Amino acid sequence: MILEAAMTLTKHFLLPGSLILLSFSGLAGAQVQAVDFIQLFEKMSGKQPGLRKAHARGVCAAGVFEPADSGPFVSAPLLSQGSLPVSLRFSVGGGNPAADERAPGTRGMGMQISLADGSKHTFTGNNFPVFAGKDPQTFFGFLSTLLPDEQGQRDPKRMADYVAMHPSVQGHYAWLKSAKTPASYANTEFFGLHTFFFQPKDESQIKFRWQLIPEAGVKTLEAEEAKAKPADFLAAKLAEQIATGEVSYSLVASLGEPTDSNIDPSSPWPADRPQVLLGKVRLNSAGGDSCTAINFDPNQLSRGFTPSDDPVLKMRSPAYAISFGKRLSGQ
Ligand code: HEM
Repeated sequence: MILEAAMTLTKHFLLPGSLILLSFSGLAGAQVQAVDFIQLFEKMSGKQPGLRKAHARGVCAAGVFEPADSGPFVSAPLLSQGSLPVSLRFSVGGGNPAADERAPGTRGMGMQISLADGSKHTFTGNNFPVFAGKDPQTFFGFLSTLLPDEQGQRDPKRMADYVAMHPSVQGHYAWLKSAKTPASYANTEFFGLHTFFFQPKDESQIKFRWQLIPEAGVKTLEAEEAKAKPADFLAAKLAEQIATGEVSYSLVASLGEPTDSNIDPSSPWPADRPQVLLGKVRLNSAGGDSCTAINFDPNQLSRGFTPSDDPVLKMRSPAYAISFGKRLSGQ
């Protein structure tokens, strides 16, 4: 099946007479494209007309961003216009709209802050601190190991073998093996993973990676506790926490050194990098469909901010655009 997927995908790139060596990544020698990811997601989870091709299960939320009033980012329009409205979507990784929320694994958060001039700043992160691969190719190969074989069987050894051969997936794989079920979106930490830049007025550029840290602390469930929950407990839990108490997060930037990678989201920065508070995010509602027509493209940034040349970050815009177009047109 993987070979078949690889053959299908290489058809896009194979010129007559050229030699392309297939490897376990399925695409060695050819650059993986955004459309290949969409096809892979649809292969993994089936076509899900009208839904996100990744992170299909999720819940909308809304709130307010209260910027911090000091620090090196303070001249940014994002931080100098007072409280701003925020639209969010929390999600479970993967393209299955009925994903079991009792299972450990990826949880996501898309957050779009609307500035007074109509511009938007989008933060879209996951609950793991290190990405599965240094570039789109490596990530694609990793995901491909999850496809069933010709007999419809999934073989966990395939993933383990791939990981052994691809060091840049090893940090993520270690996280995956030890991850527990998140107790609530209000108790989950989200990591931006990519490097971004901010240019303050008359000063040198700041290089940073962001994190959204829950004020109520990170909480996970033991397997027995998770088993006792309904398969779709996360939306109700979030709404309950918003109704009965405050749900808020700190949006924090870690400041990078020149030696910290600009382009590799699988390469974590040292834990002791200084952290600066950008602001607090307070939620005031959850549920409904206010986030359905939002594309949480992480490259949509407000004035003063720029994305890095991280090839994974670059791949996200076209992939999200294809998924967005498809789902809004009922495909
Ligand atoms: C090559 C790498 C990646 C590809 C191809 C990819 C692809 C996608 C696609 C197609 C969607 C659905 C978009 C939509 O329909 O609006 C999506 C959603 C999402 N992705 Fe990624 N992604 C990648 C990397 C990442 C990374 C590094 C993160 C975390 C830092 C991430 C976090 C999310 C989240 C949280 C959502 C859900 C957003 C929402 O609720 O609308 N993705 N991704």
